[in-house]
Amino acid sequence: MNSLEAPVADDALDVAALQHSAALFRVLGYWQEKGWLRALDVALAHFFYELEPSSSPLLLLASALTSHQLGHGHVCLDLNATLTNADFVLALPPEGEAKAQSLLPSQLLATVSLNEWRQALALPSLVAKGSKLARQHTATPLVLVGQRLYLRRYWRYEQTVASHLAKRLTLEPTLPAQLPLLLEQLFPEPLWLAGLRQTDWQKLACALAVRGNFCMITGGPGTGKTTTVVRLLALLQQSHLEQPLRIRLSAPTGKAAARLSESIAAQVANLAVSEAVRAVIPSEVTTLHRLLGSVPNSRHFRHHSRHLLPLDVLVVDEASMIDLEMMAALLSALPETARLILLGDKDQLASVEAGAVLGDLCSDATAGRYDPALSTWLENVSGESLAHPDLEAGNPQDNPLAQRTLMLRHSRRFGIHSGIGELAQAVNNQDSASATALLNKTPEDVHHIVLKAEQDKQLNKLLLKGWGTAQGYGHYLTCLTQTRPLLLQAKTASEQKTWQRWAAGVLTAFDDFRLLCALRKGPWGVAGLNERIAGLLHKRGLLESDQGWYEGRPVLVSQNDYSLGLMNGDIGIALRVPDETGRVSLRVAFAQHSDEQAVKFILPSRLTALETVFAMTVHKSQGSEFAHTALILPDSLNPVLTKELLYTGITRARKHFSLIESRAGIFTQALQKRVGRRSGLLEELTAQE
Ligand SMILES: Nc1ncnc2c1ncn2[C@@H]1O[C@H](COP(=O)(O)OP(=O)(O)OP(=O)(O)O)[C@@H](O)[C@H]1O
Repeated sequence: MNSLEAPVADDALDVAALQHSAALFRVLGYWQEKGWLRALDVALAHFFYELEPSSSPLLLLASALTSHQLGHGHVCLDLNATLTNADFVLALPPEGEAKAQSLLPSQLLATVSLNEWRQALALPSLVAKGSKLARQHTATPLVLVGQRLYLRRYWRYEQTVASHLAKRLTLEPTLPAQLPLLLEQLFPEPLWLAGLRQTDWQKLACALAVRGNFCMITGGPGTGKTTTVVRLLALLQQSHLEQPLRIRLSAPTGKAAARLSESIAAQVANLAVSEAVRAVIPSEVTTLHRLLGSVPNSRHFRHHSRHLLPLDVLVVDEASMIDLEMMAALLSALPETARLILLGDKDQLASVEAGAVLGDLCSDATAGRYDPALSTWLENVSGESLAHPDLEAGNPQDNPLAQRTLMLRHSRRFGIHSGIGELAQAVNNQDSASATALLNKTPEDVHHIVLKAEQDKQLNKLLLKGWGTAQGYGHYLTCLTQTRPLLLQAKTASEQKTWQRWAAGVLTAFDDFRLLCALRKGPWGVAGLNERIAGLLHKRGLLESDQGWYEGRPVLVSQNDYSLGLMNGDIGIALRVPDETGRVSLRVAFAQHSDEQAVKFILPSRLTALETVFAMTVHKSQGSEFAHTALILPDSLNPVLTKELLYTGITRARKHFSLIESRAGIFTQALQKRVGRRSGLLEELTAQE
């Protein structure tokens, strides 16, 4: 009798689940019914059971949980961490669910030891133990490395990233002649801030970046990542004017690509170099998917290890949004000799997909951990001092990536008196005393409200009108009506241009304010707040309806659509526009990434995957900025509420930030929590050496 047929007591939702597979599947089924596990997670355990009926319930449980963890961004299941604090590590019960009625993972695993779990995984047909065996026996669907259990595909991605990076760390390109002189030309003035001579980290970053064909430049908003990379590209091209380097610029999303493109073009125009150098610095930025050449309806790309990208230098901005699978694809498609420069803010939330690659790779960035010989070289070549209280000495054996990482430490966007800058820093340091003191001081650019009830009028007021010069959603709708062209048709090119300019203006005005939330569900999640905002604007006569399609409805594209030229994350607004014959209909206006003024109009019926986007999650807002950003926090703690989420939300604000607490104290509670993404990338990287 196999264990699926074993007798099971009716109340089998208990620890007996680890004795019989049938009982375990009842627990998994129950968790799936409650929305704790995805159908996919449970199906995987069933699949393994079919493949190998002798699989122990602990193995089947581990496989379902590994898949569940992937859905939460973890590359692997960390057995030890799961045994220590199962409900926290697995984020169960999930978002918004108060008290659990059913068996918790922690209760199920209460009596299991690490040794027992590892032994249960000793089934060579399903699990390869250790990377070496996994490379020899390529048929096992699971790989156990130490206490980390992987689905083979993700183990392979991690191996790919680790081995490519390890190789890159050993290659040292020849340095340009006269490096100190070139640096001097690009950074002619010593850096003075607030009356003090400060270390110019940008100059140091340029010096560090030319030393190898892999480098990471991390820094908060406005610390000069783009400025630095433009100067670095100028420096590299200056020594290759005979045969200019083939440089490509890229970013994970269309929005981030458009922002970088704009910012690079402005920086290149102001660069103090010859016209010849300026001419060979591109400003066109493509998304990573486009760069690699997505093959529709597949995970594959046209460029890969046997069809490498034709380039010498690749710059990738907003690298914190790159997940492990994309990083593996990117590194595989990159010629070994090409330089890879990653720019990003290591403190931001990682991508929704599995892996927190930049965060993992930049784990030494704050402390520097440079080899003393490298520190001396950097100081000599740049004339800048590396004396800083946060910096500690390191060495290439223990801190290989640190030798290729530089953190920019002065924000130009948020000056020393910026409340937004100070709040972001306090949150990043998990310093709740400073954050609270700052909120109590009510700085000019930060607004803080604590709601008294769900229907608190303060919130409606903020959503409609903003505060001071900070806008609310009334602003773009006013712009929509007040600037609408008086034309009745769009026949001639010039008439079409007029409608496009109007739509571009409305889209820009919409970016002046955005409400960000932590959650998707519940009254404080995206769905509930979108309904509330649409209802509010409709009631005030600013929208003609709050249901279905109506003029002014902002929408977020949630899937790439190559036929329409739309990318996941693109935002459009439904507008009433005439066609060539003068017939007026609702069309959704999207900004063309290539041109600020150009807008494309798409019929709503052609759009398939989309959602209304007055409010959006902090995750989806990555790579975007809004003049006024408001962040609303739910009334109870939940695993997504972390300091990384707060930091990412706050740093989306360009000029004004509003913090809305639906319960007093939730902000400081969230600030104490951190994202802990499970991966073995750093361990694998050191193991490669
Ligand atoms: N060395 C510098 N000298 C003068 N201005 C600078 C310098 N570095 C940065 N800035 C200015 O500070 C602002 C922010 O710089 P930049 O866009 O390079 O930062 P970033 O880190 O790429 O920003 P973001 O976080 O928005 O991507 C820009 O207006 C830029 O011109």
